[in-house]
Amino acid sequence: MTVTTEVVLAAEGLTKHFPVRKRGRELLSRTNHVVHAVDDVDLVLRRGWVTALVGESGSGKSTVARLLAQLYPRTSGDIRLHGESAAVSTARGGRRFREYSRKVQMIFQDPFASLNPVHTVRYHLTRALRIHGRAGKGKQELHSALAELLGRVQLTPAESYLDKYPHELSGGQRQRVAIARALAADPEALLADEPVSMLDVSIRLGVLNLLRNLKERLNLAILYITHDIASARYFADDTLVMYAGRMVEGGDSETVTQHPAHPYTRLLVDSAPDPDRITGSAQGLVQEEGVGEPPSLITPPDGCRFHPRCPFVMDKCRTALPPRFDVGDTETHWAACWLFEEAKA
Ligand SMILES: Nc1ncnc2c1ncn2[C@@H]1O[C@H](COP(=O)(O)OP(=O)(O)OP(=O)(O)O)[C@@H](O)[C@H]1O
Repeated sequence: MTVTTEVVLAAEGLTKHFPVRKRGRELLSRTNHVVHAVDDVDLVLRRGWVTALVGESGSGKSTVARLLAQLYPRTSGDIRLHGESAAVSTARGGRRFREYSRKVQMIFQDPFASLNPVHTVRYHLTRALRIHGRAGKGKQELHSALAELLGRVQLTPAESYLDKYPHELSGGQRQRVAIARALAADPEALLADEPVSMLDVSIRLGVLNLLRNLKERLNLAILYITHDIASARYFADDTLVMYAGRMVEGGDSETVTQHPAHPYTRLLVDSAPDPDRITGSAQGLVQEEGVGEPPSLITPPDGCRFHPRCPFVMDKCRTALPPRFDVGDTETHWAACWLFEEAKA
C-alpha cells in the first residue's frame, strides 16, 4: 500500500542526549557522560493518519514526543512542519514557537496532572481558546466555541461539564477535557503520550475511538505513544518500534504486529498474551521472560543495541549498527536488523 496523504510533521536524524550530572570523584574527570535517550530517529506524521510509537519503558518514546512538541531542544537532527524546518533556536514564548505549538499539540498520560485542580473546565478551555485567538467576540461566541469543543469530545450537554472541577470528573472525562483543550488550538498534529494507560481498562477503548473519530473528522495527524503493541494494531495505521533510543522496525500496523520482523518486536508481540486485547501493557513482560534487560543508555552497546538480548545475534551485530532494510513483504515494512540484509539485495 502506498501512502499518499500529506506529511504534516517530519523528523530526520532526531537526537537527544541528556547530560549526566557528575558526582563524587567524577567531578575530577574530564569525561562528560550523557544519556543517549534518542538517537537518529526518522519519522513522519501524515494528515488523517495515526502513527504508533511502541516500546518498553525508557526506550525514548516520551522524549521523541517532547522533541516534536519543542518542549526540549534537540541535540541534533531536523524537525519540519509542512517542510519548514523548526529552528533549534526557536525561542519558547516567541511568535514562531506559538505558531508551531498551535499546530502541534500534545496530550499527556495523566489528565489529572495536566489540568489545574483549582480551575473549572470552562476556565481551562476558555484560556486555551483565548491564547489561540479562537474565543470569538462576546459571550455568545465564546459559549458556542466552548460547546463545540465539548461536543467534539462527546461531553454533552456542555452545561453539565463547563462548571465542573477536574476532581468532579472521571478519569476518562478528564482526558476528554484535556483533548478538548488541545483541540482549542485547532491543531494539525496531536502527540498523544500514553493517552489511555492511566485510565480504567473499561474506558480506554472509548477514548481511543474518540481519537480515531477526531482523526477522521478533523484530518489530524496523530502520534500515538504506547507500551501496548496490541493497541497499536487496533488503533494505528502505521507502527514504529523503538528500542533503547533507536527505531528498530516500522510499517503498516497490521504487518508489524502480525508479522513482526525485528527480534525485539517479536519479543514484544510474544509477550502480549492476547493479541486482540487493547487493555494490557507489554511493560515488564519482556523482563519476566528472562531474556535480559534494556541496556544502559549512558554506555549503550556498540552495533545493534538489542544484540546482548537477541536470540539470533551474529558477530556483525556486536560491532556494526544495522541500517533500515526492507523486509520485503509489504512496500513500507522495514527493520533495522542484519537478518534482513539479504532481503535487500
Ligand atoms: N530530563 C531528563 N534528564 C535526563 N535523562 C532523561 C530525561 N528525560 C528522560 N531521560 C532518560 O531518557 C531515557 C528515555 O526516557 P523516556 O521517558 O523518553 O522513555 P519512554 O520510552 O517514554 O519511557 P516511559 O514509557 O517510562 O515514559 C530514559 O533512560 C530516561 O531516564
